[in-house]
Amino acid sequence: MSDAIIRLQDVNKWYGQFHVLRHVNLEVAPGERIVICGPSGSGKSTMIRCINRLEEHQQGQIIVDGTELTNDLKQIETIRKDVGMVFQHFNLFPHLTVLQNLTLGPMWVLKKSRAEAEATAMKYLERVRIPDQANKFPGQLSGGQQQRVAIARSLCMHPKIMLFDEPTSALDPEMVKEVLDVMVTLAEESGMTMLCVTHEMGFARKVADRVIFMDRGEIIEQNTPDAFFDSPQNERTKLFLSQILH
Ligand SMILES: Nc1ncnc2c1ncn2[C@@H]1O[C@H](COP(=O)(O)OP(=O)(O)OP(=O)(O)O)[C@@H](O)[C@H]1O
Repeated sequence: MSDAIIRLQDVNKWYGQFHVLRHVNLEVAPGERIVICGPSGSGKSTMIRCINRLEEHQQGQIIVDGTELTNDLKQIETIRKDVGMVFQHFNLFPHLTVLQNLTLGPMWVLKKSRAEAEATAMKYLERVRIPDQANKFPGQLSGGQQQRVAIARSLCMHPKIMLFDEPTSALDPEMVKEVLDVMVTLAEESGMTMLCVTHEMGFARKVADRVIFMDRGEIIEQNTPDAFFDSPQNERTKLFLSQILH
């Protein structure tokens, strides 16, 4: 795939003696939507955190939007602008209002005026369906609303790529759907490249172009959602799916 927006080539990473990413190869096309699943501890978070340099790989190459990731600080700044991330825990600033959380990056990193940053923030709060919460503090919102603020905050930076690390797993069950609905709309309307670590298989079937299964630091199997769920090939994939789908 010559026009890949993300390319991992034989990527290896260790935490001390522990080989957490083993010879990972992955190419992601612009606009592609990928769901990553696998058992706890299989390296899913580590892999996506390497893509925005929250974690550093030790061997191999990671190329994002044509640039190989290194330790260059300027480059890391650019990567963080281009690659938005939504975490399991929302990581909002509790002492800032929703609007202030959303305007911080655009004003200080993108050097936008307050008026422009606020207009963008309101646009994305509409997109995540909570424009009426702009002046509240995160602690006054439900978990689902806070996660939608976190998604809007990433969008305000106009990223080329969005990474989601188990965005619904810290939410009460009744809040999961509202966040997934926002993500589905985002996937369908934005054309943005998305990588999402999740076990929400309904979401995967609905929006993913490709589902990737990781186990023990390796990509074991990948396929279109229908082929992946309906006829998994690898025994480890089958076992994993039998555990999460029943
Ligand atoms: N900073 C760290 N230092 C040492 N070990 C770590 C560190 N971060 C993660 N690990 C270990 O690396 C392994 C992979 O972690 P990672 O979070 O990438 O897995 P995961 O597949 O995302 O798991 P989960 O679904 O539980 O979040 C785990 O065994 C974890 O304990």
